[in-house]
Amino acid sequence: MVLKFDQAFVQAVEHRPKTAISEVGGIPVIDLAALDGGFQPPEAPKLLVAEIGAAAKDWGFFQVINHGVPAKLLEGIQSAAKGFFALPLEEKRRVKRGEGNPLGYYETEHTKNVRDWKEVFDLFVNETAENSATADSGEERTDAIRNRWPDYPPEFRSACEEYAKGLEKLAYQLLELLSLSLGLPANCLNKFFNDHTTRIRLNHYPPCPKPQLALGVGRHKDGGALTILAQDDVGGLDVRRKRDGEWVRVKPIPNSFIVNVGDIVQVWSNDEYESVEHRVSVNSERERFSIPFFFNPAFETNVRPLEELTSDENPAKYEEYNWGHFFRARRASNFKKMEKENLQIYHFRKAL
Ligand SMILES: O=C(O)CCC(=O)C(=O)O
Ligand SMILES: [Fe+2]
Repeated sequence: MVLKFDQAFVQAVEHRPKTAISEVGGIPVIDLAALDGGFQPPEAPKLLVAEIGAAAKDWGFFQVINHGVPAKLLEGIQSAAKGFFALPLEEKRRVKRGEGNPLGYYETEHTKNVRDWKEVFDLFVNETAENSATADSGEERTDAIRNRWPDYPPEFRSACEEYAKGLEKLAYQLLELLSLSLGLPANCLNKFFNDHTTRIRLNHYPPCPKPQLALGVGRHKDGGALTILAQDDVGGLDVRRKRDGEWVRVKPIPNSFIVNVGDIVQVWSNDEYESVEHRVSVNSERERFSIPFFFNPAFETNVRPLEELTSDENPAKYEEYNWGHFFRARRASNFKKMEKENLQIYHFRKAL
């Protein structure tokens, strides 16, 4: 067994999951069939745009069905993830994340200083994005950031790369729909993503002997622009419902993706859309797999409320910050236990 339960996994009493978490009254389900695999910007279905806008505003989360990503891409990466995590620990550690290269296998991540009951594998969709940005900035690096590919399962790399291509297409469609829902031209945000720093994570949550004390991932908000998550049929993702602050479980729907807006969209939209807290509950019987695709802008992107969305009546609520620096600071803080809280967007909130 990779994980052995000890004190490091124990959540403070107020953050432990309740035994029964409701799936009722959960996040909206949005049918993307009307897109038919793509759309010409002026013709984007108005109803769909309105639905997405309402979900982003009221929930920060929604589920999409009929999204056009072929089922075989998802099956391919799911089976690659299963095969990889089933390897002996020594094998997985051959592709272990290190201080210099944050990609690869990792089983000791902490969220808010409590260890998560999970093991992960991280890869970059565009491997060169961070390296070239760093080279341009003249910053010193000892180690290049590279995807680490395990030898087994043999199809692991191709399954991840094909999945990445399929998801990239969906990510741009969602980004364009979100722009439209904010009253902006469809491609208004695309320019930030030319050298995008998108990361795919494979999550494995083994059965946990004390699911009432620990979490698979502690409560957190995603720091990037958009997250598109595939989960299996086990369930465990809990979302904080904005309306009343209650935790609600996201019901697994076969062949769907869960989408949430991250901190960057919150800042771009000047709080019109909110990046919402979520966490993962675990259980003692079944292992769970999930695959988030963190769609993130280019390393050098300076993030601030979009000019088109601010005015004298609605002034910018955030100072500008650099995504690359934010991303690095966050990464360093989940690498080990820290005394201090990690970097959050509210640190850039203006006193208005
Ligand atoms: O496994 C999940 O359902 C969610 C994981 C998550 O929130 C994350 O990795 O940021
Ligand atoms: Fe998350």
